[in-house]
Amino acid sequence: MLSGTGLVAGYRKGVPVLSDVDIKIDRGAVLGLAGPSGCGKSTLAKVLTLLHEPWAGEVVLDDVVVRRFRHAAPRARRTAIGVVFQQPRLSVDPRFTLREVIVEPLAANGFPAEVGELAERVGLTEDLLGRRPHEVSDGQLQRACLARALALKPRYLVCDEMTAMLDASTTAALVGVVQEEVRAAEVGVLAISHDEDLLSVWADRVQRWADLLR
Ligand SMILES: Nc1ncnc2c1ncn2[C@@H]1O[C@H](COP(=O)(O)OP(=O)(O)OP(=O)(O)O)[C@@H](O)[C@H]1O
Repeated sequence: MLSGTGLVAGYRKGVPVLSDVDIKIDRGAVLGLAGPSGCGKSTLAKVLTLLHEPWAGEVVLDDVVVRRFRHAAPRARRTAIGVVFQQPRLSVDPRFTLREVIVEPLAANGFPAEVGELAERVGLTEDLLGRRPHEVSDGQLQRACLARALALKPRYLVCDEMTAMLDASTTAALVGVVQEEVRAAEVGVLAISHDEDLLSVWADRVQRWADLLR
C-alpha cells in the first residue's frame, strides 16, 4: 500500500495547501480522486510520488516510512512510483525523440534500452518513436509519457489529469493500458481527474477531496 497520513504541505511558509490529508492506494486497484480546481490534488500527487516534501505527516510505501524526498529519496523508492502529468509538453525534454523519452529511465537505471514492447503496449509505431515532441500530437506524446512511467515496472502509478488534454479515443486507449497494468502487475493507481464520468468507469472507488480531510 502507498499511503499518506496527516499530510501537511505547501510552497510558501505558513500557507499550507494540504492540511491533514489522509489517502490510501492499494495494489491492484484504481482509486479515483475528484476535487475542485486549486484544492491541492497535484500537490498531493507530488508528495505521494516523493517529488515534494511534506511539512508534516507520513508517506508510507509498502510498510516503510519515507524519510527522504526528491533527489534524496533512494532510487528504489522513487522508481517504485510512476507518474504521468497533465501536460506532456512540460514533462519531456523537447530535444529528445519519443524513443529517447522512454529510454531515459531505463538507461539511468542500467537496464537495456529496449522499448519495443512498451511502445507497442501504448500504441507507438517505429515512425512515431523517431520523432521529437514538436512533430507529434499531445496524445502521441502522452503515450510516450505513459510508456516512460511504466518502463521501470512501478508498483504504483499516479495519473494526474493524464487524459485532460486528450480526445475520447486516446483517453480510452491510455486508460486501457493502465487497466492492463492493474490487472497483470497489480499496480496500484491514483487517478486524479475533473471528469467524474471518466472516474466512474475507470476507478474501483472514487473519493472526493473533502473525503481526504480529517
Ligand atoms: N510550485 C508552486 N509554487 C507555489 N504555489 C503553488 C505551486 N504549485 C501549486 N501552487 C498553489 O497550490 C495550490 C494548489 O495547487 P494544485 O496544483 O495542487 O491544485 P489542483 O487541485 O491540482 O488544481 P487543478 O485541478 O486546477 O490542477 C494553488 O493555490 C496553487 O496556486
